Amino acid sequence: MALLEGLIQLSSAFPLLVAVLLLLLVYLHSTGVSNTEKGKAPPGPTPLPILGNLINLKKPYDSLCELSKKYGSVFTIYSGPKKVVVLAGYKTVKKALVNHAEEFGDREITPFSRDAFEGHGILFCNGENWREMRRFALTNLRNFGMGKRRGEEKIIEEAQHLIQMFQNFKGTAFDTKEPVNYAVSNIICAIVYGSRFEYNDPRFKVMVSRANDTIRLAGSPSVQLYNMFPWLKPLLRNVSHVLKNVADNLKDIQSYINNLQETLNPQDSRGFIDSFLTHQQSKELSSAFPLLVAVLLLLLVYLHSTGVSNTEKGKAPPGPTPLPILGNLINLQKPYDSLCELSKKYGSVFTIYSGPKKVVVLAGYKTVKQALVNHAEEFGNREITPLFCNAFEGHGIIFSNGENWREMRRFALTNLRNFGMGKRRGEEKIIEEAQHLIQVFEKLKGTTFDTNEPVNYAVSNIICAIVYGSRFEYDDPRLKVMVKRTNENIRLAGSPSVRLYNMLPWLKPLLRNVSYVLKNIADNLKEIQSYINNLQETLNPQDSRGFIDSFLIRRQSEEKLEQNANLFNEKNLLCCVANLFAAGTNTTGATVCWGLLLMAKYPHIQDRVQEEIDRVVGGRQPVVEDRKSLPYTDAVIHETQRVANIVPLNLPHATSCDVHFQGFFIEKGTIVIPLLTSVLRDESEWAKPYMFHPEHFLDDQGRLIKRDAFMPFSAGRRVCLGESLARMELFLFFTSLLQRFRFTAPPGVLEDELDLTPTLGGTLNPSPHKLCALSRS
Ligand code: HEM
Repeated sequence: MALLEGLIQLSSAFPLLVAVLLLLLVYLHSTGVSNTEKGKAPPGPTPLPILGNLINLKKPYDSLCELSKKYGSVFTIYSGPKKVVVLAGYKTVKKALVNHAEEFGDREITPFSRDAFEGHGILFCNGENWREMRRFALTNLRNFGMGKRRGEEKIIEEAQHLIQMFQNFKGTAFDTKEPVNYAVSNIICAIVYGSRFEYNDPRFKVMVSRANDTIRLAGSPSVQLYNMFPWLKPLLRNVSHVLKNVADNLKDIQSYINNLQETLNPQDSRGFIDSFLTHQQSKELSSAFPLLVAVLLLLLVYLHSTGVSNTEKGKAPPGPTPLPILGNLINLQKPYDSLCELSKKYGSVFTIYSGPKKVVVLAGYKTVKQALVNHAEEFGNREITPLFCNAFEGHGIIFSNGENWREMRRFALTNLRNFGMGKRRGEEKIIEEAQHLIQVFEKLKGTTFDTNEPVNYAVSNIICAIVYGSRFEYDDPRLKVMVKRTNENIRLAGSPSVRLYNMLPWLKPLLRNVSYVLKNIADNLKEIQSYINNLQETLNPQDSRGFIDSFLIRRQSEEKLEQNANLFNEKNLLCCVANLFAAGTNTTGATVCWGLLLMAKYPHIQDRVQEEIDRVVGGRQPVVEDRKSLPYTDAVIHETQRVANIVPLNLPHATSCDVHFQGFFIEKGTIVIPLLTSVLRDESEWAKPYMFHPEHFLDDQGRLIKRDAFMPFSAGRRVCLGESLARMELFLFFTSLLQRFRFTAPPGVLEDELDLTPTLGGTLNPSPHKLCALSRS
C-alpha cells in the first residue's frame, strides 16, 4: 500500500524516471550486487534497476526481518540505488556495534537529515563535530539531570504535574499521549533551558506537536523515497513540510537561546544552553591566543621602547613587569581584587599594563582623595575605552572630555535639579514609584521571587520621569526591553571579552560579545530617538516636561543665537539620555537589591531598622525629612553601599596633563584607575572592612557619622552626577519597603546560605537569588 502511495505520487515523474533509468543502468550494474575484489559481499535479493529492492515502506522493519530469514543475519538490500547492509539478530548486532564499534560507528547522513541539520548537532553528524558535541552533551546531561539527585527531583516534580493532569480527567476516557509527551518533554526543557512549561502553554504545545510530527513524517514513505532519490524532492510535498517544521522549531529554540543569552551568568548555569554559551565565550578567548602570539613578536620592539622604565622627567610609579603585548595578566574575572593585592606589594600608586597600555592605579583612601580632590584638574579626564569610543564617539557626559563634557555635565546637572534631584518634586516622584513597587511586592503574597526585575523597573522609571516626563507600567514591553538591554550592556562591559577588546582592539573580530554590546547600544539609541521624535512633535517651549524637552528648547535658542549650536545637537541629546539610563538604573537598582538581600541575611539588623522606622515614622509614608531621625537605618544604607561596592574599579580616568604626584611622574594621557574597592575596604579606615557592620557609620551615642572614606560615588571633578538623586532614591525605596515588608530567605533556605558573591560585570550586582517579602501589616 505504502509503496503504491509513493508510486502514485511518483506517477507524474514517470517519463523522467524512464530517462534516468537508462542512464543509470550502466552505473547500477557496475556498483552491482556481485562480489568485489576485496571479498564476498553479503547476499540479498536482486534489486530492480534504480528502484532497488521494493521494501514495504510502511513497515520496513517487518520486511527486513522477513528477509533475514532467507538471507541470514548479514545481508544486502538496495534502497533505490544505494547499497544498504542489514544486520539482524542479537549476536550479529552486538558483535558489530560492540566488538567492531569503531568500524560500524559512523552515522549515515540521509539527504533529509543533511538538509535539516547540515552536519551539526549530535544525532546526524560524524567525526570531530560529533565527538565534541556528544562529549559536551554527556557531561552536561550528567550535570543537569541524568543519574543525579537533581535529575531525580525534576522527574518526581514532573510526575506530580502529570498525576494532577490525570486526576483532572476524573476517570473519564482520554488520550494519554499528549500529557505524557508534555511531561517527558518538560524534563528535556528543565535540562536544556533550566525551566519547565505549563502543559497549556501554547508555545510548548506547538513545540511538542512539531517535534512529534517531524519524527512521524521522517519515517513516512515520501521522506524514505526522498532519502533514496533526493532529486524527487519537488514532487514530495511532505518533505518540504517536515523541513519547514524542523526550521520552525530551530527558530523557536533560537529565540529561547537569545533570551537565555541576555541573562547569562557564567557563574550560574541554568542548563545545557547556558553551559554551551559559557563554553563558547571561553573558547572565544582561547581562540584569540595564536593571533596574540603572532602579534606578540611584532610588537616586542614597540613595547620595549614605551617600556616600564623611568622617563627623563621623573620616576614612573613601580609595578609588576609586564609581558610583551599582553601586559600584566590581571585576573579578568575580579580585576579589583587583583589590583588590591598588587597595591600591598607596590604601594598606593603603581603601574600596570593593560595589554600594551600603561595604567596607573591609585589605591587607598588617602591617595584616591588626594588625586581626585586635591589634583582634580590633572586627574579629571575620562579615559574613553575603545568600546565606548565606538558607541558614543565622544558625545554625552560619561564618555566625553573637554568642552563637550563640561557643557553637557553642566546642562544635565541643572536639569536633574529642576526635574528631580533634591527637590520636593523629585521626592514626590520617588514616593509615587515606591508605591507601585510595594503593590508588586504585595501581589506576590509572601511567595519567593527575584527582586531584581521590579526594583530595576522602579529605578528606571525615576529616570524616565526626569528624562521623558512620564513613567511606564512595569509590564510595558518597551520598559522591559530597555532595562534588560541596559543591564546586559553594563554586565557585558565588564566581561573578559570586552576587557580584552579594550586592551587589544584588533581582536574585535574574534570577540562576539563586543558586536553584541555595540548592537545593544545602537538599539537603545534608536529607541530613545523615537521617544525624542514624539516629544519634539508636542514640544511646548513654555512648559518643559523633562530633560529632553529642555534640551530641545535649548537647542532652538542656541540655534537662534548661533552659539554653541554644535554642542546641543542630536547625538549629544541621544548619548546624554543613554548615559543617564545606564548610570542611573543598574547602580541604584543593584544597591536596593543588595540592601534587601543583606536584610534577609542579617535578620537581627533588619529587626533594628524596622523597630526604628516603626518608632519614628509609624504607619505614614517615610519622607526625606525623616532621614535625620533614622540614624540606624541611614547607617545601614551607607554600609550597604560600602559593602556592595557597586562600581569596584570606578570609571577609568586619564591625566589631562603631565603630573608629578607623590614623587612619581605620570605623563599626560595616562589611564588612571582610582580604585574605589581599595577605598571602601581600606584597612586603615574601616574597623571591619570585609564585614557588614553598620556601626562603621555610628558614634557611641548611636548618631550617624560622616566618613570621608565613604566614596561609592567617587569624588572630584567627575564625581557621580546623580549622587543626590541616588541617595534620595535609596533612602525612600529602602525605608518604604522595610516599613511594609519583612524580607526573608525562601522557605527551606538558611540565612547562612544566602550568597553574597557578586556577579561579574561593569557593576557588582548580587548573584541571581530569590527572597520572600512578607507583609508586616
Ligand atoms: C547607587 C547609585 C550610584 C552609584 C554607586 C554611582 C556611582 C558612580 C561612579 C563611581 C561614577 C564614576 C565617577 C568617576 O568617574 O570618578 C559615576 C558617574 C556618573 N554617574 Fe553615578 N552612580 C549612581 C547613581 C547614578 C544616578 C541615579 C545617575 C543619574 C541620574 C548617575 C549618573 C552618573 C553620570 C552621568 C556619571 C558620569 C559623570 C561624569 O563623567 O562626569 N549615577 N557614578
